[in-house]
Amino acid sequence: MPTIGVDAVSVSQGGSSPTEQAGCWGAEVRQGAAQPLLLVAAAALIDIDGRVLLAQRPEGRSMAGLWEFPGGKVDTGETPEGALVRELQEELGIDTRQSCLAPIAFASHAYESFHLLMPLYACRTWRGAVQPREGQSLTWVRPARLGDYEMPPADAPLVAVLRDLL
Ligand SMILES: Nc1nc2c([nH]c(=O)n2[C@@H]2O[C@H](COP(=O)(O)OP(=O)(O)OP(=O)(O)O)[C@@H](O)[C@H]2O)c(=O)[nH]1
Repeated sequence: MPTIGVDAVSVSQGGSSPTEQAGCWGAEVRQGAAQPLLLVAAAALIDIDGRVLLAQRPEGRSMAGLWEFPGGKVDTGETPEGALVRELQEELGIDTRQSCLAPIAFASHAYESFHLLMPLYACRTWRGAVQPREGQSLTWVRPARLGDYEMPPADAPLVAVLRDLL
């Protein structure tokens, strides 16, 4: 049986093929030491019409004005799912359960001062009416229109996944 040696592998990885001149290869921008890891759990709340809830980051916070998926930092001693159930109650006044959260994607993004790791869960079942409990603006968006909303850079791959999935 033929074997693939180290030389063969390095030839295929070392050259500058047309596929390496674009796409993921060209997009690699941030090098160097990793920043502290920040774990954030986020939810794509999906209503009966298949629309996704976005929240606008209020004035005075980092990235104010950008639209994001509801959620927040996972505190010490919390699971991502537990943190998300808590955040959805605090931010939107709704109750959901860990068993109603289906993991669909994650963001891994290098910001200037931290590296964000953010699992995204789909959630279609909750109790209560969604309310902006923290002064944020809320909007329900059809997946095809998510691109119309300016979101944090970490969210771009998540939007693509949601468009494909929903
Ligand atoms: N909830 C949420 N956070 C996101 C998204 N995308 C993204 O980059 N983040 C970042 O993840 C962090 C979320 O933490 P948080 O919601 O508890 O942040 P915060 O406003 O309380 O604190 P901060 O003002 O220090 O950032 C923020 O730095 C936020 O910018 C997203 O879609 N949803």
